[in-house]
Amino acid sequence: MQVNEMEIIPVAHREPPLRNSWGAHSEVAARTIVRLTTADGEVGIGETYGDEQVIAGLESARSHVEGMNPYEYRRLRYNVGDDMVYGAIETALLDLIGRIVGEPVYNLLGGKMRESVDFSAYLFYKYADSDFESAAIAPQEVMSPEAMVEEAREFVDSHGFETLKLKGGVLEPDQEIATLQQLAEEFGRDTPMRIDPNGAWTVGTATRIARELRERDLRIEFLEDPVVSMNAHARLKRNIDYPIATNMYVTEFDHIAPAVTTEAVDIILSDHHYWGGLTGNLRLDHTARTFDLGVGMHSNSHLGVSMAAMAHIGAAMPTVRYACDSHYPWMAEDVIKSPIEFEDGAIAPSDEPGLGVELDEDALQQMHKRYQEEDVLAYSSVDSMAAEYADAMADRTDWLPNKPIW
Ligand SMILES: O=C([O-])C(=O)C[C@H](O)[C@@H](O)C(=O)[O-]
Repeated sequence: MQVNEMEIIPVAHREPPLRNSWGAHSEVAARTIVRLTTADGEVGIGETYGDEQVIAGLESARSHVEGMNPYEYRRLRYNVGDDMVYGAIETALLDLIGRIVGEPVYNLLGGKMRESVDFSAYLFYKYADSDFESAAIAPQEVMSPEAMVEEAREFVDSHGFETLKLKGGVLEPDQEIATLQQLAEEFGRDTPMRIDPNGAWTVGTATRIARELRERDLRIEFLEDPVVSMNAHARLKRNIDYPIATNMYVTEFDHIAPAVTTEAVDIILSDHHYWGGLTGNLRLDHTARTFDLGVGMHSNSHLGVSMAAMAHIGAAMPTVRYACDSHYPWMAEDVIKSPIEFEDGAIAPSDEPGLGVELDEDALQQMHKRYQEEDVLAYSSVDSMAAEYADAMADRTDWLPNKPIW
């Protein structure tokens, strides 16, 4: 058994202008689909980021992949140094092996620890979609607490989410506290919530916010990346009693030792795209348990192949204690034949062999063509941010050049 061909297929997908502390997502963004084919015509697929470096990394891994025995992926891990490149190929290899042996990927990872994986409603402030008609959800502008409550209502009613994640670092911190307050009033004070300003607050601001949230008695599960570095999180943790989660400062195994010794974080947000694939995530889960750290799951804009992989690994990791993140509800188009549905805010991994999803060849080719024809950003643009804050930045010398620090 050997892999004969590795196809690297960059695709451009449309997405809404979601806001974060750097700017707004560009309305066309890139992902990469990896398709492996064996001499017998068996196929395995994976999905990853669409950055040029990832594509170049995949290209340079080609000589290790074409001709390899798909079962020997551990050796590949050492031949391909980059975790993100390896992760995409490993996902495709596990899909391939699953199809060959007739087992779902979760069984190749040691079996399910849970029948389905809970996801949170991933709420973004956003600009109005220019493609209002075909938007998947909430096409209108959402730049106030009231508008956010409407967006959250649409999310919860259409997908059944029970946990709310608010992407913060966009409005003034007091406005974001007001948003959490209004969400709690709308959905009940017991609704688990998190806020993630992607490091846009100072330790002082984050301390004040944490105290205020406590006084308001909101059910905040954790603060996610509230401040700007590992050390800043360690300082913040001396002031507050909320757990801190991160997907920004602990993103590889080498970061775990400093995170533990400085006591900077409580929860690592895993991601099979950059923690060395699905098996890398199992290693992360084990390591986190060793240090009594919690595990959740981070997301970035992604399509259905990644959604399927997230459901398999989310079901197989013993330690996942928190509802996982996914941008999938925001995506108005996909490369797979039958888009995956959330049921009561959760996704059960497919019991079909492999990941259990099939590429829609027409959609794939159309999105690939768009990638070739349009000037596609890998993921998000900071332009709108710089313009929006230009005046304020002139007065605030403590702001980063393209990002506010409140
Ligand atoms: O928590 C997260 O999902 C992230 O920090 C990564 C994403 O890139 C998020 O910031 C986004 O999509 O704007």
